[in-house]
Amino acid sequence: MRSSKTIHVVSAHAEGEVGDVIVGGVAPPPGDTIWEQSRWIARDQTLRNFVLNEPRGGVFRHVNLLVPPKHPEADAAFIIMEPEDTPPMSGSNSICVSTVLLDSGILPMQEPVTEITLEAPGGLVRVRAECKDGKAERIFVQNLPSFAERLDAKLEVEGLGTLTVDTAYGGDSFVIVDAASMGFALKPDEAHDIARLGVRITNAANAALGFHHPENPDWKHFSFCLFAGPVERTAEGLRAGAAVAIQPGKVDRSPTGTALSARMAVLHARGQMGLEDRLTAVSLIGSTFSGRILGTATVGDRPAVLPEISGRAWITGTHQHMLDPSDPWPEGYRLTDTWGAR
Ligand SMILES: O=C(O)[C@H]1NCC[C@@H]1O
Repeated sequence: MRSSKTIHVVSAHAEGEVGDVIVGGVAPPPGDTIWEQSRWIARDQTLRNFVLNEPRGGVFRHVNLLVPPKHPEADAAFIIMEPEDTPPMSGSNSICVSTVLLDSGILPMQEPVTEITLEAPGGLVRVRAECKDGKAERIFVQNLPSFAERLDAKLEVEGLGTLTVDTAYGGDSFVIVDAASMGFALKPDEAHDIARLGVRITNAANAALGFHHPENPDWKHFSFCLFAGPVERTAEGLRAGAAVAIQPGKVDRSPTGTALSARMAVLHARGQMGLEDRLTAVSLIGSTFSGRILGTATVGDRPAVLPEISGRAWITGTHQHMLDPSDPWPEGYRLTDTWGAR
């Protein structure tokens, strides 16, 4: 056996969505901040291609690189690599990273509750983990300040006509459509159509509306389209289906923590959710993230909420990715049969 690199990975999923964690074998990228380091990873593409492309990756894989934190309050830092983006924050990935850090012993676990601070590219996130018998059973993440950007905006999508959409930020950027008015009941057999339509809607929103983050001028596109189900009031609180189309055309298996945060910001802006409410988002596979609003804030001149999301993750294995120097595809490959819903 010979290899010009050896990358150590602990694989995990959060409520169905894969979020692998690189725990060794990669030197920290250059940059004075985690954001700058994440921009370097996004520009360079070498690591992204190696772990996300076939034969090591695939369109369903997200991979997180652990790096030494820059902020004095942070216990660990991570750079998120998604199929097409290297985003400021991610709900499912932060839950996978927290679980791997605690369940594999990289950070010490205290039962019944461990509190850690993670540094995501978009900023600090506080994490509370409910732990039992050496397992982080539920992860609560205080996500980045989240805000509604546009409410009831008109968006022309070729072949679909004029849609009424909301746009919002929940650690990543969303165009939000009403699932029912698009004809979706948010059932598993709709996944392909949701992926396909969602990418068209996201692309149309990028062309016609554009996204603006008041404090992060680098993040100026919509990453995702959320198909938002109707909000029902149950004995346990608010509950709504959620399906998020991710570029280049797949549906998040988890209920998407950034989408839940964005949706809570929109519901709060509309006066439909308060600090006393809980919102449970349900994914196409029936998994759930639970959310609440801890307080309010501002992002630049925009009113924002401070969201908390919670969910569960499980480790699925370990891998050592290697590169034989004679492999003709050192950065792997992707083909449109799987890379992009058509
Ligand atoms: O939970 C989330 O926020 C994420 N899941 C995959 C894509 C998003 O970053």
